[in-house]
Amino acid sequence: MADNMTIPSLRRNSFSQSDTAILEALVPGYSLIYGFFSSYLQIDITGYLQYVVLLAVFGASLKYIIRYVTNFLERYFVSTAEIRLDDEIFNYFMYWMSRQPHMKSTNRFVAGVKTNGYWSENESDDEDDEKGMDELDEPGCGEDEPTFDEYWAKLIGRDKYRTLRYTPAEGRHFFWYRGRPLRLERREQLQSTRYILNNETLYVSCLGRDPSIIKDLLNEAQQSYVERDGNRTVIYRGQKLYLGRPFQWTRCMARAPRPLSTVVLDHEQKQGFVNDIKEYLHPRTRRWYSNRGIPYRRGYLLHGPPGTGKTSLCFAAAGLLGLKLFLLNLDSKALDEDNLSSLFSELPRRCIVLLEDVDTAGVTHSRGKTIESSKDKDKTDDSRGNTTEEPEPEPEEKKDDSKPDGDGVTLSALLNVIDGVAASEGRILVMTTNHPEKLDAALLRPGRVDMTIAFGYTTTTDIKELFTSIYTTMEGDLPRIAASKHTSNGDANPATNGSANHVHEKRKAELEEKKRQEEREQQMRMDERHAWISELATEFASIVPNSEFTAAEIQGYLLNHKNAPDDAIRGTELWVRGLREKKRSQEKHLT
Ligand SMILES: Nc1ncnc2c1ncn2[C@@H]1O[C@H](COP(=O)(O)OP(=O)(O)OP(=O)(O)O)[C@@H](O)[C@H]1O
Repeated sequence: MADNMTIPSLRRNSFSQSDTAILEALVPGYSLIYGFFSSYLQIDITGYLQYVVLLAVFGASLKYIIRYVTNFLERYFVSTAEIRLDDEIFNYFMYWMSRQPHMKSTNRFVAGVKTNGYWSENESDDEDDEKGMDELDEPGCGEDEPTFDEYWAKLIGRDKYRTLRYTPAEGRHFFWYRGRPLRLERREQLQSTRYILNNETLYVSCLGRDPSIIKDLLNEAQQSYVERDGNRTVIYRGQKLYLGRPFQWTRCMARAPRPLSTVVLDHEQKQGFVNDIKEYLHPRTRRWYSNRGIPYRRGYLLHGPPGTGKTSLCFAAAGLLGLKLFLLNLDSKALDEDNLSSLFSELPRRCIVLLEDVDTAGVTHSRGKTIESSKDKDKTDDSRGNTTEEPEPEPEEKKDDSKPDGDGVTLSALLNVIDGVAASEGRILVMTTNHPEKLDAALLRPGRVDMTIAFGYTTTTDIKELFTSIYTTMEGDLPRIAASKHTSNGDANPATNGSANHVHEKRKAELEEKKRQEEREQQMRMDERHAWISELATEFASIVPNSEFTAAEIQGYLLNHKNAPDDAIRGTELWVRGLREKKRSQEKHLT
């Protein structure tokens, strides 16, 4: 009997031991748990083992099941837009988001004085702050008007407190847009290098397979961002923001357009340049090019001494035609052929690309003819009214494709992006240089440079024009408060009964008459001033020597007498002597 009793218990024991050993290997600490339950609670947990295992398997797979179901739902029942940091739409969206009322109540947000990160590194939301300047009364001489010191104290006080902007923090956020719930996820991308900062992606999602609500939102965001620019000229610069990143077009600012009339240049040259661009942009021209299989590109070379208006003309043309301006300095050692071609491939269809001072980059020829004699150079500098449809061709064999010392852009790389097989079409390329004679003939050949404009020292006519454009009263120069103040005072006390209403109407009519009178007087003063400035301009132009100074030099002098043109005339002779002296000593220093 004892034997009968011992054998099964031994069997069970030996079974339990091997069972426990296996379970111990699978679940560390199993024997302890088993011991605890059997000794203290008299429970043999091996009977429940299958349930425990099932529960564990279910727990482990639950994560995957949830992920699978979520992925399935996201895939078939949710629409998502991905917005990457290196695209301008990132800024559109963030700008829009920061102005939404729900951003005031969110509890997880990024606070900053600007909403734009990567794309507008140099541009803050100051434009909005600038708008607020209109609310400050300008300093003036009237009794009600603040003095400059009072105005300045207010302005500086206000500038200390920049408007804080809030954008959603990393993670998920839910918000309503046009009655629909949307989800925004801001996700930071993990990077292996610490130099790549601030790399993130946004995901905007909506329920349903139709993403039109997201597209509407993004369109609205773009519209509000673009409207902020108004008619200003938006300038982008090709640069490398972080180590390890390729060159990118970075929006750096939006500036008020420069009127073409403020660029002093021979009228025909100026108009010829603008008309040529207009003709090129005409849809008929595009068709004409494509019908004949000619690559649709146009290039301009603006050359002349520093400070003669090359950049200004380009900027004015961009403003006039509402084109974006893309600036690139070829002199950067970090810029190589790949970067250059990827920059050109990212250009929008209609824009102006400005390559400034092309002669300073490694694209000048190092073989063939040496630099022309100084006689030739002088001829180039002085050649005004020398707009040509095609530059003088030089022999092609002068072309030198060799890489310059060190890194940087080679001539062949530049030629490839300008009109290689893969070169972008539709853009306007403007190159500026102080030394056209240093440029390789291959760079100047028609197709790459289709029009050349020579800028030179100011002629007597230019000097007169420059003087007039600086001192002529323009619309924005006039004090803007006088009339509006009177009107707003009149409106401030609306009448409450019939007779008071009549008095109010009478007062309003008087104020309007007064305003018209003021405007007439202002116009008369302006006409008188125009005539006076015109006389002074003739006098100034008779003192300043013809074709000796640049427009920048003359502008620099006149700006010192911004509010006193007669003072400028009195000091002109002395200034001319001083500048001549300075130039002579600089020349001596160079030789
Ligand atoms: N022809 C001009 N008409 C009006 N302003 C001019 C002219 N030339 C120069 N200026 C003034 O001089 C300054 C410099 O002009 P700008 O940058 O256009 O010269 P640039 O020829 O491009 O010089 P650089 O060769 O050094 O780049 C600007 O403030 C501009 O207003």
